[in-house]
Amino acid sequence: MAWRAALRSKAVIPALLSCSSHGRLCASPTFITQRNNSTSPKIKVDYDQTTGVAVMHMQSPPVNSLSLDFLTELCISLEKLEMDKGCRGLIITSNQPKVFSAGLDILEMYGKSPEHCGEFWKVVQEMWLKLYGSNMVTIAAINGSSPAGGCLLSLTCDYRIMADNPLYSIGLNETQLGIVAPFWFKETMVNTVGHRNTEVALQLGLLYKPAEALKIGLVDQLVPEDQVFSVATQTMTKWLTIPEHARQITKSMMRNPTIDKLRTNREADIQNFVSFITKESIQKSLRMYMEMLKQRKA
Ligand SMILES: CCCCCCCCC/C=C/C(=O)SCCNC(=O)CCNC(=O)[C@H](O)C(C)(C)COP(=O)(O)OP(=O)(O)OC[C@H]1O[C@@H](n2cnc3c(N)ncnc32)[C@H](O)[C@@H]1OP(=O)(O)O
Repeated sequence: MAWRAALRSKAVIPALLSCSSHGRLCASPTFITQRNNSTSPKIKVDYDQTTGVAVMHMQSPPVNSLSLDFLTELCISLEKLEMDKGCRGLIITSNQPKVFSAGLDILEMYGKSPEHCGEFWKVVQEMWLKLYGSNMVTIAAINGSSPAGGCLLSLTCDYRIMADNPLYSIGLNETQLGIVAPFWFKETMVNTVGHRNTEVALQLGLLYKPAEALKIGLVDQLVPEDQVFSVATQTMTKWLTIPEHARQITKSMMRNPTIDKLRTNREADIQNFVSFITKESIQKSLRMYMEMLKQRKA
């Protein structure tokens, strides 16, 4: 709860950012493990000051679903890293077996009040705005399945490396839940794989096996599972050789038109989400989907 309050209150963020757990403020060690607090270790950030590369490990069992608390923690971690001029690269990966992220936490959207849904959506937007617009080089080390919001999370990164394991899948499967990927999910996908691939993928709610995902450009590289992280690190080293300012301006030029659309329509987008998700028919679809997940398990 404290994290939610912290994120809502802009006045609190600078105070959090100056806390001594942040790598930049620690004088001697070059390798720092940053936890946001002892009660909510959903994200662990290892920041190596010598390389300027941070690794964000998602560690929220069982499937790294993107809950309000998880996303709030993620946003605060990102804010801290972004403020640190020495931190130039970020690798995002999962500590959970077989899953990168199961996407938005369905329980945050089912049976909840409009106020809760609005609060949740605001932090989903915030995560996307921060990551898609990040000045850092961002690499997704996708070491498991990554449906819906998990796919979006990886799409916000500059480069995606996925484990070559046919048991895993990735994609924006929202329509399979009876819900609709909002325009900024859609545009992030279009910006990555093009209009036609997105049109088919989103209407059918396709989840792609790694080889198919590589074929349409949804991921950039497949590697054996045990090499995902080492290849991500090597790739980061290459990206960091490019002159910083030129790369950042280029990134902004590519992404700002999409970012600006959400920035200027944030409130309307929240209202749109709340009125959509609280509809009885949509709630019914979510319930049926959750039941399906449980039956599949049984
Ligand atoms: C107009 C426009 C307006 C706006 C319109 C609205 C826009 C909304 C956009 C929505 C974006 C989303 O991301 S919606 C979320 C979409 N996500 C998904 O479809 C993923 C569903 N999950 C899976 O496929 C699988 O769980 C998978 C991730 C592959 C892992 O499989 P496993 O076999 O390892 O694990 P499971 O046994 O299935 O799951 C373990 C437990 O986690 C739960 N679980 C799994 N995914 C979960 C999730 N996303 N949220 C909550 N709980 C989840 C399961 O129910 C189980 O609970 P127990 O049985 O209790 O243990």
